[in-house]
Amino acid sequence: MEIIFGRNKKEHLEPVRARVTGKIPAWLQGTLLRNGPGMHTVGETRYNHWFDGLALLHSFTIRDGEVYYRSKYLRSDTYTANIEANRIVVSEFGTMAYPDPCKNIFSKAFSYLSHTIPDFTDNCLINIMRCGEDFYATTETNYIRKINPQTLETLEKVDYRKYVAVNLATSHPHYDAAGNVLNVGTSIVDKGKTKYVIFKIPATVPGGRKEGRSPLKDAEVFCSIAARSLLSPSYYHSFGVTENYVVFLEQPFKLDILKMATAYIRGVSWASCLAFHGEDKTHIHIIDRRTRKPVLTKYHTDPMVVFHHVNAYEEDGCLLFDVIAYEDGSLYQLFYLANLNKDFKENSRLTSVPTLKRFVLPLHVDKNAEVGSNLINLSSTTARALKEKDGQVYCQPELLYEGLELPRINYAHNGKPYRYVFAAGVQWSPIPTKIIKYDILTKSSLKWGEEHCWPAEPLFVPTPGAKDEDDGIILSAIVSTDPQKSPFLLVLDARTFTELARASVDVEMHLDIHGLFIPDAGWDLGKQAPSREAPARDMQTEKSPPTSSSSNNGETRGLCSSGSFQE
Ligand SMILES: CC1=C(/C=C/C(C)=C/C=C/C(C)=C/C=O)C(C)(C)CCC1
Ligand SMILES: [Fe+2]
Repeated sequence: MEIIFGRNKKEHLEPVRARVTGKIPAWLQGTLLRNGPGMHTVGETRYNHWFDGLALLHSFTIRDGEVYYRSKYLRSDTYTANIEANRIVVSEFGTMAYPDPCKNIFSKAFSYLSHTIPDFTDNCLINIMRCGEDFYATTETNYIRKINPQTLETLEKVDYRKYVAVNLATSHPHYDAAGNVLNVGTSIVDKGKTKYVIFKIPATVPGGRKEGRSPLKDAEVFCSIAARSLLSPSYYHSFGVTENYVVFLEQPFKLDILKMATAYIRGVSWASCLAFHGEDKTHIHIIDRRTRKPVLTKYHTDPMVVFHHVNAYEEDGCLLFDVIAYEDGSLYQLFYLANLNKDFKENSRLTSVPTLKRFVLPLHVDKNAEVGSNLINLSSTTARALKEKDGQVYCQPELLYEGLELPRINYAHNGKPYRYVFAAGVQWSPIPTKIIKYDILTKSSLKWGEEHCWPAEPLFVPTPGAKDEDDGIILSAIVSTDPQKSPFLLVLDARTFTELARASVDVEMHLDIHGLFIPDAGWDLGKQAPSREAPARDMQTEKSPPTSSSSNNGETRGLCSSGSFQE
């Protein structure tokens, strides 16, 4: 796995034409834009964890049956500071960085103190978010970076905290039909409270958006939920929506805020401040989108860890939601580069298999229902919800499918009844070896896989005017561990899972995490990024000059005076 996880990947700023075999449907015109870690060492220093790697954006532009590939490192402040210093100077999820080797005991103490109020990284490596006409690279901190989806150029750094009081936010927002964004973030010990904040970013504003005005300026808090504990809020990676409700899981996988505040001084990473509490329940919060208030019924289930919600919808007075669930929080442990690069087969064995589970919640609990009775009466599922003594509801999920992650759906069905889950198939390791189509109705599945091939998250693109949910294609970027085989963009018929085409690119491609498809806007492929950005360089040996937006004087972030982390 050294090829995939060990080496830093080069940028390809000029479009590289791919070798297409098979036939890409004529209607498929647009750009698949994806994000993921591409650089794992800077100078002599190396990151510990795969989620630490510097964000490398890449895109596949599909035009008239041809595919053009490009890639570019996100010029985050983090990237620039690291490249300038020729070593890692900004802390990431699994790596705590020490920017200025402290000269004496006083400056040492000062440096430690300033880190008790951490300012997180803007290395936005997880996903791409669309806000109206704007695109942002995202991670889970308070920073997002605007990008040019065509040239992959990095634009403004946006601090969520300027607009909504959140220190963390998911990289999996939801979109309504008008393109408005709904997301969840955590506000940590702000005015004596820790809350989960659901916020909305409108795609458009009355009178139109003024040039250069951030859509975030019009962000509003939709609802907030008090965390059960001030100093140990839940960690979460996504959430669910139906037409009328938001589903938020307060799971026993928690961030320890005191540990975070002392992490720098103790020389440990943010990752070490995350822990699974198997003795706790998972609390299921349901927010009514019409009243913007949590529903009064208290729902809970057994301890579990969920990273990805698949979909949710309402049926016959019930709320159904599907998630990929784990029995514990061990998943992130498997992504330490030491595990991935050495004895991969032994070190990255899943101890808890990611399982597609369906939960069904009664939206109205009959006061007269007997304690212990099952409140779910849907013929389509075996999921149960049991009434408890105190009026609470204990939910027992239906187990649908074992061994899948990175789920995607036909997004036209988001929040609505749906039938198909497209996902990456994982067997013994968290790195996918297959692409799966799971049919919830027939409980059957279709698979695509090839020797030495490691697929990325499969993305569904509907055929224009499609009526059937699976009328469309699946796109996935495939990397290979066979040096003879180039990476390729795979195009599958989403109905039959037969290969329609593959577009091989002679580059060393990184394994990415998430992304989106932008239907064609008729971009000029030859257009280059404005020259204020640094040209492509060999990342190992050369330094790039800073971008205009990155004047942090070699000082690091990790030290900010904003008070929302303070107690
Ligand atoms: C830097 C940082 C964080 C980063 C988390 C990351 C980078 C998570 C990535 C998750 C992925 C890629 C999941 C895929 O399913 C935290 C813990 C939120 C909080 C502290 C600062
Ligand atoms: Fe994710």
